[in-house]
Amino acid sequence: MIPLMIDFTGKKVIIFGGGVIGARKARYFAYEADVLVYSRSFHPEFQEIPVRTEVCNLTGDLEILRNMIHDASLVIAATSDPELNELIESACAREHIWCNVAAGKRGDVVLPAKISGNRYVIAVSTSGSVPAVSRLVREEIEKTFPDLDDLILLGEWIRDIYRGDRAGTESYDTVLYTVLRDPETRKALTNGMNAAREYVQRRFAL
Ligand SMILES: C[C@@]1(CC(=O)O)C2=NC(=C\c3[nH]c(c(CCC(=O)O)c3CC(=O)O)Cc3[nH]c(c(CC(=O)O)c3CCC(=O)O)/C=C3\N/C(=C\2)[C@@H](CCC(=O)O)[C@]3(C)CC(=O)O)/[C@H]1CCC(=O)O
Ligand SMILES: NC(=O)c1ccc[n+]([C@@H]2O[C@H](COP(=O)([O-])OP(=O)(O)OC[C@H]3O[C@@H](n4cnc5c(N)ncnc54)[C@H](O)[C@@H]3O)[C@@H](O)[C@H]2O)c1
Repeated sequence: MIPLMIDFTGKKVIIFGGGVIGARKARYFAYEADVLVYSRSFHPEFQEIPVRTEVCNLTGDLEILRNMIHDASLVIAATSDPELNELIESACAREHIWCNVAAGKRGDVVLPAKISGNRYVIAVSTSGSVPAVSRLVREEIEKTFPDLDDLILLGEWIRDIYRGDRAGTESYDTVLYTVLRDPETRKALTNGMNAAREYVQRRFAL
């Protein structure tokens, strides 16, 4: 499997199944994509998730399914019926639409454990094998990098200095990589961005 970061703005995601899993998947996409959920019942959590919901009883008719999904960029089969999920997956294959299957034969998309900030997104997957391991790795990354947004901001600041005419004696690459790997930078960041900038300026005479 190959990871991709996709901009879902303006793209349609169709979810079949309104249970706990359907709700988790709906929340994953709700704040970027246009999400529509079909199900005969909906978990109470859906009241707090900004997605469209439509009550329907899916019969497993392939032609009806193909009509329902034709304008979607991604489909998620999250009903409690593995056979129905597999039919949804077949309809997607015929329409050339990416499909994630919550239970049943694996589709061609897996949702990763995700960490994101204003300036980054990190995704972890075991290619569907042991999601609990993905969660463990996510939690470890969160502990190791509580300051990623600030580190990125600091990197942007160093780049801007080198784009202007106020550069120190060391090269841009040397300064950037030394600063990012320096534990003192991270310590200074705990006292705020200004403290970190002062530390970098002092160390590299910028
Ligand atoms: C990452 C995360 C994202 C999300 O969904 O939000 C996610 N599962 C998470 C947690 C989690 N899920 C489960 C447990 C209980 C422990 C366990 O059983 O392992 C835990 C751990 C926990 O909750 O602590 C149960 C489980 N999950 C799947 C199955 C079916 C199977 O394995 O066949 C079963 C067994 C059901 C059963 O038989 O009862 C399947 C999938 N779960 C995936 C994603 C995809 C593969 C991801 C990968 O490649 O690693 C995939 C294939 C579906 C997909 O593509 O969406 C999210 C972590 C969020 C976080 O960061 O905390
Ligand atoms: N992918 C994962 O991360 C993961 C984790 C745990 C479990 N699962 C599996 O995912 C599946 C869904 O789990 P859940 O907890 O959300 O189940 P659930 O029973 O809470 O929800 C299933 C939903 O599908 C709907 N549904 C079922 N058949 C339908 C039909 N014919 N027409 C319309 N709607 C229909 C139900 O109304 C319900 O809203 C289960 O098979 C479960 O084992 C997946």
